[in-house]
Amino acid sequence: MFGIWGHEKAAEITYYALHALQHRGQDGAGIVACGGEAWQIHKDVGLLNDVFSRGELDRLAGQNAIGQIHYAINGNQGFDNVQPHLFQSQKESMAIVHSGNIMNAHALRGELEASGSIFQTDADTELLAHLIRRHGAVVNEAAIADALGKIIGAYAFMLMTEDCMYIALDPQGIRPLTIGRLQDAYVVSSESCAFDLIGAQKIFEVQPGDLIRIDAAGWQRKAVIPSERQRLCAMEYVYFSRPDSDLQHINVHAARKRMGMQLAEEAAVRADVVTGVPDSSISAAIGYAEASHLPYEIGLIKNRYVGRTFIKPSQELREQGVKMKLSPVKGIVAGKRVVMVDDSIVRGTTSKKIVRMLKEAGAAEVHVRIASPPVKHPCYYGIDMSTTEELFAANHTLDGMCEAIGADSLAYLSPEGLEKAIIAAKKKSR
Ligand SMILES: O=P(O)(O)OC[C@H]1O[C@H](OP(=O)(O)OP(=O)(O)O)[C@H](O)[C@@H]1O
Ligand SMILES: NC(=O)CC[C@H](N)C(=O)O
Ligand SMILES: [Mg+2]
Repeated sequence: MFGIWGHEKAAEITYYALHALQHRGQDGAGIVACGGEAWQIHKDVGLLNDVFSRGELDRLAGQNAIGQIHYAINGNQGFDNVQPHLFQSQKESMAIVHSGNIMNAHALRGELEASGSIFQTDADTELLAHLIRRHGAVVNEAAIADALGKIIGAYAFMLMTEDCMYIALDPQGIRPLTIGRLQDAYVVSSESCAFDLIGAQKIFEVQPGDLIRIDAAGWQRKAVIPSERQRLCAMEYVYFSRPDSDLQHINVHAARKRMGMQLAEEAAVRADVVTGVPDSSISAAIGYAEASHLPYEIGLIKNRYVGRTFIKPSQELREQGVKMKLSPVKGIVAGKRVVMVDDSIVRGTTSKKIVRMLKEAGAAEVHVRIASPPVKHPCYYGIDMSTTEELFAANHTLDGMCEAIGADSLAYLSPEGLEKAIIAAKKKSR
């Protein structure tokens, strides 16, 4: 998600910034802009470029805007759930974008419906608007703080009214959120790579429990929810974020490279070449190759016109996606003992297919090395893996997984190794 306060090209800049955030979702995109009392919104299902044309951007007038790339989780696909959500009313309108997942959404919705609320979407995000409105027609810190106090789960929220923008992060700071400056305007982004694209300077990362207000006078921080120790999602480092982003002053590429180096220490194997699985494991594969003194090769290529597989909303689309996306480079892998480094195995969709591809291309051996620990438990914090049944490592032993993907050996990075790799990268990149 991205927001900008106080720039004459607010919608256009939001569009460029969302481009840099496309990897965070592929199910929809939207921008709402506001100037004075006038609100304009455009959103639809699909990739950002399919949703927006020049004409739509020109129509989104106003000096303030928020936008979102939609990643459908818990099956909430479809137009209605694409953000931003705009709530217009006589006294004060508001637009909301949200990254994360509200775990007590079902219970809260039940209570609100019992007392008269009528919801327009399946999205948990809409709850925030209803909870705030319980306080009256005007949005203020007290109303937001009270609403946030009822929400359990992961949330990075941006909320825009005619007068100001509010930014809130959950007490554990599970999803990343950064504030920066672009000339006289303030900008807010899930990841710092969007700032680099638009030429903005990062000011600070939003802290757990923060509620920040941005308006014509500047920004003000109010810690409204008791914060806990920050627990930024490790999957942000492993898979989700872009390698050129920094999270908590840690460059994502540097962290991933360290994960690969650590993995080489923990799970060495006699081999001829190391290959990554484009895109997300390239950094870890480079680290593995460097630490094990093996050549790094491009043993798999990715069709650049096919998006990410894991974040697709159905298993059928994910299976189809892997086949269309990755192909082995026969000249590189034929007759070789290949170490294939991937960043993660979640459902096993990717590894099941590509080990076979490499073998069919003539690889003598395929050793799979995973630069993060086995995913054995579901996630309720904004990544679409909410059932134990769908998780490969929850339903197989290590040997069982190795056999099911057809590899000659399989090893994962240890949880301690993952932590060490991230923290070591922090020291290095400072
Ligand atoms: O075990 P699975 O359920 O297949 O999930 C894990 C795989 O999915 C992701 O890749 P994805 O294709 O989404 O994106 P990428 O191009 O960024 O690697 C991840 O990088 C793994 O390769
Ligand atoms: N991708 C996400 O972070 C999901 C945001 C929000 N919970 C939704 O369902 O739309
Ligand atoms: Mg991948």
